[in-house]
Amino acid sequence: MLKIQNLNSYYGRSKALDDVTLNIEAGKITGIAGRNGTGKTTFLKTIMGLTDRSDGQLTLNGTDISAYLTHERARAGIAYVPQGREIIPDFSVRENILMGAYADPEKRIGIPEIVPELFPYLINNLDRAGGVLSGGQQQQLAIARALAARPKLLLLDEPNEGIQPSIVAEIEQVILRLNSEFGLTIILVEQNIGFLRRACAHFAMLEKGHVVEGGRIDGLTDDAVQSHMMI
Ligand SMILES: Nc1ncnc2c1ncn2[C@@H]1O[C@H](COP(=O)(O)OP(=O)(O)OP(=O)(O)O)[C@@H](O)[C@H]1O
Repeated sequence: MLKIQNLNSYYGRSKALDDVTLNIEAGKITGIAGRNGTGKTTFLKTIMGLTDRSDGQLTLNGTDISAYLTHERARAGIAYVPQGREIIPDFSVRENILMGAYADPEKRIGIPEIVPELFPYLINNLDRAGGVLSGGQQQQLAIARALAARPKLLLLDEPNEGIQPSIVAEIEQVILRLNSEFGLTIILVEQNIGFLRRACAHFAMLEKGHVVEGGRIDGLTDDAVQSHMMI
């Protein structure tokens, strides 16, 4: 679905992503792991066209999107749920969701059918301000906003970070359903190795912006986790 070839990304003069080549398979979840500051967020931002400068090739379902601007990548079917969620606090739940809909190439400015099914809380609280929601509810909202663009590929950056343990299982369930029931292809940045192993078909381990291990998830050994994730 997404072919990533020799991708580099820079902040000023420093290189944050170094020659990443990866094939993201359609209908599967690919996990991205690695220590803090190793380039996982930069990887997602570079796919979305949100970093200062990058080079290399991105091919989405046969179309070269390397030169596309962020909104063109969104229209091409890529949606991003950023770390920290970036909800607009003064906008209502409804308005936050509808913001995502502007990236739908068919301009369906509405709440997609999948949202009530996955997030009944949001549907029952459409007029509440986004800023008063709990961390877990805001994470639901960030995912709902991304879904309003009707994406084919969803980029999730540490969706369980800073969320109450009791809600983590719910968010994990949503991610699994998005993939298994709704067929979304997902790139998941995740530090929890247990969930990574349960959810993903493939993985890539980053170190200093470079892929140091990767492949099918059953090839993610305890040794690899020890060498590339433990401090
Ligand atoms: N806006 C920025 N300007 C300059 N350098 C940056 C910027 N954002 C990230 N970096 C640097 O790029 C490198 C990769 O950071 P990135 O946030 O992608 O890592 P990460 O693996 O997602 O980390 P974390 O697990 O802490 O979220 C780090 O050295 C970081 O300091």
